[in-house]
Amino acid sequence: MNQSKEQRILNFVLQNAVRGDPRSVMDTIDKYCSQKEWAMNVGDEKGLILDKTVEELQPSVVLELGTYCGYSAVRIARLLKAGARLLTVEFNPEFAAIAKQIIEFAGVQDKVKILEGPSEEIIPQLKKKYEVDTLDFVFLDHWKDRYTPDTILIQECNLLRKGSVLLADNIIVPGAPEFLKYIRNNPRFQCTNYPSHLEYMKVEDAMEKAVFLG
Ligand SMILES: O=C(c1ccccc1)c1ccc(O)c(O)c1[N+](=O)[O-]
Ligand SMILES: [Mg+2]
Repeated sequence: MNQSKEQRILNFVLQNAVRGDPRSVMDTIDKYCSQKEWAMNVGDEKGLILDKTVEELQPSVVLELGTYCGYSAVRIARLLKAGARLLTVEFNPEFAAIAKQIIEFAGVQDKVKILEGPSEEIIPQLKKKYEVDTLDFVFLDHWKDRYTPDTILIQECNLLRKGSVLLADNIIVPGAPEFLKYIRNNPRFQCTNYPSHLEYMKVEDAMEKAVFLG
């Protein structure tokens, strides 16, 4: 049966990256997706914005919405301090299976837990089932029409604390206009825009950071 693009990405990592080396895994995925087949990883340029956000925040508990192949999970997990953890939510079981293998190959599996299912079902389970008190950092990179309802749901579940940071990918392409309107008009968030480019393309994109003010 024909392989999926995500399976081809995994194979390229297994054959070309260095096991246990997150940087090597990231660079190998970026090389494949810039030279062979485009894929919706956050990529190297926007990845630097993600890195800086994680490094500044030094979060203990991170939620990622939209695991895909695990590129950003590897990117985030490699920067987490001892004892910190990343919970990453993926709706698509094929993507989740690929991500599991890439995260394990990179050697960051002890910091990462993949939660398979719809974000709207998983978010209300975080406190009781996954022993989350509050989230220090949330990376939104899943279906763009879920950004707003899931941000509202996260607040309804009392998962944010004063200083919690949201970072949303793809503000311009594919775009999240409803989310941008919601978050920029919400007095409980302090927003900052980070212009960048769509991964592996000369197309303008941006990320939006929103700090919860309590
Ligand atoms: O929605 C798409 C998309 C739409 C159409 C075709 C391919 C991808 C997309 C594009 C770039 C992203 O960085 C990203 O996170 C996504 N996504 O699905 O979450
Ligand atoms: Mg994205």
